[in-house]
Amino acid sequence: MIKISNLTKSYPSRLGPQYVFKNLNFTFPTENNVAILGKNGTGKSTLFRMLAKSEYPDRGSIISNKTMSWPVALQTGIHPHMSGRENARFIGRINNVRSLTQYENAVQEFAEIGKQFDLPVRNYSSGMRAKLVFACCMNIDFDIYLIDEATSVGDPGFRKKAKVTLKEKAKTSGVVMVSHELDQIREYCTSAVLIQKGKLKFYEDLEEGISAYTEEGKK
Ligand SMILES: Nc1ncnc2c1ncn2[C@@H]1O[C@H](COP(=O)(O)OP(=O)(O)OP(=O)(O)O)[C@@H](O)[C@H]1O
Repeated sequence: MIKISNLTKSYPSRLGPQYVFKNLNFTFPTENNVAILGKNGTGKSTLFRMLAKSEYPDRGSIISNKTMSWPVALQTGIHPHMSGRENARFIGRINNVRSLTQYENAVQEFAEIGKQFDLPVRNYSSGMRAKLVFACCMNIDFDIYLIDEATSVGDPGFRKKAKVTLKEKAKTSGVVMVSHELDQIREYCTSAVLIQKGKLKFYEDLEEGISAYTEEGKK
């Protein structure tokens, strides 16, 4: 369970603070794989970043007893001057991975970036970097995986592997996903949270959530 209490989030602007959420209270069920739905600009990514603690609310809290991955497409936490191996080791360490050598090897094998695993990440292509981050994330057992554009990682071969891995994870762990691609959402999620005008509504049944979302789009 993820409990959001009295949460207010705004961004400064020339017109004064722009509020995305004001005094939001919501309990996010984590026993379901949940899609976050909403029109452009309703706050899906903002909520996602706050769940991942890569951004904080102005006031209020998000409390959870679950371990959560970082959003896979957000390549935060990767240090460009360190090699893929050093980054993997660092990520493993801060996520309390038991055997760092085993983890490092698993990441190396999964990421498929060859010898460059031992070279600085700053020289990687964007696809290689994305593959490294994805490999680091999938080789840690989180209770919940925060998934954005994850399955569009890398070349077609890697993408296929990413999809299969994520599907496996979705069977045993929770998934919270942000995507406008309804087909992708249907592949991984069973429920939905719809954001409308700063409020969140939970739909146990994914298709009901998608209907409410698409109906809203017609208005
Ligand atoms: N870093 C930022 N600085 C200022 N305003 C921001 C920032 N990030 C988001 N916003 C604003 O917060 C609101 C919510 O943005 P957010 O990106 O969370 O929406 P979204 O639902 O993910 O949109 P989309 O579907 O278009 O990706 C928007 O009005 C946006 O302009």
